[in-house]
Formats: sequence, structure tokens, C-alpha cells
Amino acid sequence: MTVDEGDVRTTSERGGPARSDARRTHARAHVVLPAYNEAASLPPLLRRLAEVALTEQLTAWVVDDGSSDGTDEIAKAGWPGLDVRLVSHPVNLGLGQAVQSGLRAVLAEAAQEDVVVVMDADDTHDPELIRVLRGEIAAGADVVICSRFVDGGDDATAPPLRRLLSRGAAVLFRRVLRVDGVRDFTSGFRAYRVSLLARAAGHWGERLIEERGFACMVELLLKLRHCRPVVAEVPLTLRYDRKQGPSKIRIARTVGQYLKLLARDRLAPAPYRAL
Ligand SMILES: Nc1nc2c(ncn2[C@@H]2O[C@H](COP(=O)(O)OP(=O)(O)O[C@H]3O[C@H](CO)[C@@H](O)[C@H](O)[C@@H]3O)[C@@H](O)[C@H]2O)c(=O)[nH]1
Repeated sequence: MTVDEGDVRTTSERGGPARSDARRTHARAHVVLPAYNEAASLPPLLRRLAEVALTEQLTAWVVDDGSSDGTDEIAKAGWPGLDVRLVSHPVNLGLGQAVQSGLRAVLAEAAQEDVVVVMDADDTHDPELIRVLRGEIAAGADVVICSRFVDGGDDATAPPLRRLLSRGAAVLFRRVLRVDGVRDFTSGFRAYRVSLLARAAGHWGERLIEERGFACMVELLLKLRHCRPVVAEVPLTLRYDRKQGPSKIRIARTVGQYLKLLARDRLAPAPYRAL
């Protein structure tokens, strides 16, 4: 099924808007995995997800973003105990557009009571936390962020420059944006209520995520603000010690994207301003 103007494909044949299905007894967690050249990291991550799927209803959505290392083949390989779907970009469109394609594919078939989890595909995020995320959503949160910057959170295994970028961004965004409940604005491990995302997607349409790079994580929080979500954070221990190969983040480019996003948000006329 084509989900986005012919250049994005998903293995799912089912479609239609987000629906509420009375026959389903448990909400499902749809785990979106934006992946660019993650063929080495995906197998251990999918195995960990399969363990969680023993007790949780899970679907993994690998968004292969024009990888050249066979990431798509890994997703298609067949993972016992785990429902794995593949969304493909023929060329690399960047993290933001990969997340957008994953969310659109999920919204096309998820039930309103389901949960969307977005996490890195490089095996630095622990899928066990999905249970905690679902618990927070069940307790009333609309968005739950796995945070390096709350008590119990830890990014000590990441290189110093990467830690500096994340901390600097967190301080800047906290000062300027002041989104209630958010300390870690750039974490790529989060859960969202499907009903909240469906409402935001209805409002923003194609413009839900315009960023191509890592600034998409901040952009999405800003775009959700008009829905007045309840945001919670839970501690994240980043497992950078499991990372294969270098980070794909370009630090100077990402700082530029963060600053542009802030400026755009400040200068945009209402009703386009997210704040
Ligand atoms: N689809 C797609 N995915 C991408 C792209 N670039 C990066 N990714 C995916 O984004 C995830 C994170 O990318 P890394 O290169 O591994 O970055 P990191 O240093 O581990 O990122 C850390 O810091 C970021 C900023 O604070 C966090 O957003 C991220 O969650 C993590 O903690 C991985 O799953 C990677 O495949 C891209 O162009 N396209």
C-alpha cells in the first residue's frame, strides 16, 4: 500500500483511518524504528522486542530510509514472535521524514486506544521500557518521554561531545520553550497516544513533521502543544555501549536546525505558531 504520494511503501495491506475496534481486548503498541544503515543493530533489537512481545501486543515498524547495507532485508527476514512491518524510502530523506512516514503508516491502521512508541533502531534503547511507557499512558499521560535528564536517567556511555549537545539543547529548549513536563526535548525514545497523534495529524496534515533531521523530535512536541497533552518523563539509561559504528548526527548541522526551529516557531504568525 502506498502511504505517501508514491515514494514511500509499506508492507502492510490493511488501510483506513485510525479506528476503534470493539473486538480488540488489549491496546497494541506500534513501535516505529527509523533506521538508516542499521543492519548490524536491528537483529539484536528485534530479538529484544520479540521478548517484550511475549507479554505485550506489539507491532514493529521498521522505516528503512534508503539504507545501502540491507536494513530492509533484515526487516523482511521473519522474526518469530514479532509482527514486523517495513516502510521503505527509496532514497534517504532524513530522520524527520522517516518518523513522519512511520507515524502515517501506523495511523492508517491503529486503533484509537493504541500507543505509538518511537525509538532508535541502533539498539541503544531498551525495549523493556515499553512496559513502563504503556503504564504511564494507562495512568493518564498522552506523551511519555524516556529522559536522560530525570533522576535515574543516564547517558554516561555516550561520547562527551554527544552528551554536551544533548545537554546544551535541553537547557536551551527548557529556557525558551518551557513545555510543561519536558526536560529531555531531543530524546528519540517516546510514546504517544494514537488518539492524540491522530488529532494532531488532522490539524497539521503534511506539515506534522517538516524537519528532515534530528530537530524533528522538538518539532513534534511543539506541533502537539495545541492539543494540550499531558507529558510525563521516565528515566532512560542510554546503552551507547551497544552501539555499532558512529552516530549519524552531524553536530553543527543539528545545532543549526535547532536554532532555525526556535526562530521559525517564534516568528510564525498565529495560528501556525505552535506555542
Ligand atoms: N530513517 C532514518 N533514520 C536515521 C537517519 N539518521 C539517523 N537515523 C536513525 O536515528 C536513530 C539515532 O541515530 P544515531 O546516529 O544513532 O544518533 P545518536 O547519537 O544515537 O542519537 C542520540 O541523540 C539524539 C539527540 O539527542 C537522540 O534523538 C537519540 O534518541 C539518541 O539519544 C538511529 O535509529 C538511526 O538509524 C536518517 O537519515 N534516516
